[in-house]
Amino acid sequence: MHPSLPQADVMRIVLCFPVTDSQVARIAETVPDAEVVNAGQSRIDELLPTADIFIGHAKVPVNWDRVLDAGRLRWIQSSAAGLDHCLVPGVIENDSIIVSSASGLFAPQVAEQTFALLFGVIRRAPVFFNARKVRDFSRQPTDDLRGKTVGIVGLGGNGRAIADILSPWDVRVVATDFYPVDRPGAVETLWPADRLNDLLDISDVVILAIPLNENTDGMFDEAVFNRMKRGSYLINVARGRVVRESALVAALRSGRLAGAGLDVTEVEPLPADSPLWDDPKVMISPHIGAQSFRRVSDTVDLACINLKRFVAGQQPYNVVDKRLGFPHPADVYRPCTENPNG
Ligand SMILES: NC(=O)c1ccc[n+]([C@@H]2O[C@H](COP(=O)([O-])OP(=O)(O)OC[C@H]3O[C@@H](n4cnc5c(N)ncnc54)[C@H](O)[C@@H]3O)[C@@H](O)[C@H]2O)c1
Ligand SMILES: O=C(O)[C@H](O)CO
Repeated sequence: MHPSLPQADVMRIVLCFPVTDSQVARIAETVPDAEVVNAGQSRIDELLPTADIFIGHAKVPVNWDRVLDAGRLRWIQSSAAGLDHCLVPGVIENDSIIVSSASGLFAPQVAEQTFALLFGVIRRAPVFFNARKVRDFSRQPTDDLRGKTVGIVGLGGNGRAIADILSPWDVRVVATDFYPVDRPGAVETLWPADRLNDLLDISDVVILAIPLNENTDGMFDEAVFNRMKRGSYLINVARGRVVRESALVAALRSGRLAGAGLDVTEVEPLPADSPLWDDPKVMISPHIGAQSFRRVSDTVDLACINLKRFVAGQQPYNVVDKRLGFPHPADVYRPCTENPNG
């Protein structure tokens, strides 16, 4: 038995996201009979095998074999929407472990970041901001968002928030989704995932808001870029590996793409020698789509709501199909329908 393992009848919740002491206390009050340990990144590898419930996102390597051998873990509540950090084969195959995501929890922030990148590349911010350094005041024409067709690939929490924020801008919005149900008013056409080509054929801007999984890894490759409209734009706020970066660089060089806004890259941080850094058609942010001063408290709200459900024998919100890595729309947490303090 692992030396830190407590009495088997005490439920142990191990946290690994940047919570304050008062937020830890709030989680502990939600489940008074449980023991709550804030491992942080420095102790997560050591303490994860002792957890019944893990809440967070380990950014350091975790020995998942040791966690699975300990046989204790029952539930992972990810503090990220993307589950590539914890959906390792052993977790996927283990029927005793459920995994729930933070799907959509950061959607308002991701939508705002999408907008920053979208307007940045369309209005040529990299060129003009660089002009500041070289004291160049020359005026050059820019592109316009107005009148364009925007295709959103993945209409989950983030995709929907992006569609909403786009709606006043005189654009036509189309989308694909794995579950093409419940089309929001801001979206003119919602196709199933296998109709991606229909979206590519008409979109002046393509926005990626899909999870990284075995179906989407490298999905935007040379063939897909060649299918996109000449002079279109790509915005990626999903995961870097959804895009083959060498194909993206080629598409920018050939003029197939007029620009790209990237919050995520194949390797993070983006290596210093990447040609993307110096391309004036590209705007890069360091994976901060979900970052805001509200992120941790919103995550604690979801964790507390889900802990109550779990101890009451109900399924937590956002439980995913572990092979797909995202929840069914019917299982998604909608903050407006739950009182976080209730
Ligand atoms: N840039 C950031 O900081 C940031 C923040 C949050 C999430 N993300 C990434 O964005 C992804 C989406 O986040 P979310 O909160 O909207 O998650 P979500 O689970 O609410 O939505 C994902 C949607 O993608 C759809 N989908 C899956 N495969 C698809 C495919 N092949 N084609 C079309 N649609 C497909 C699903 O049906 C689902 O509706 C996450 O998995 C994560 O990797 C990035
Ligand atoms: O998936 C997410 O929630 C963001 O990318 C932050 O990890």
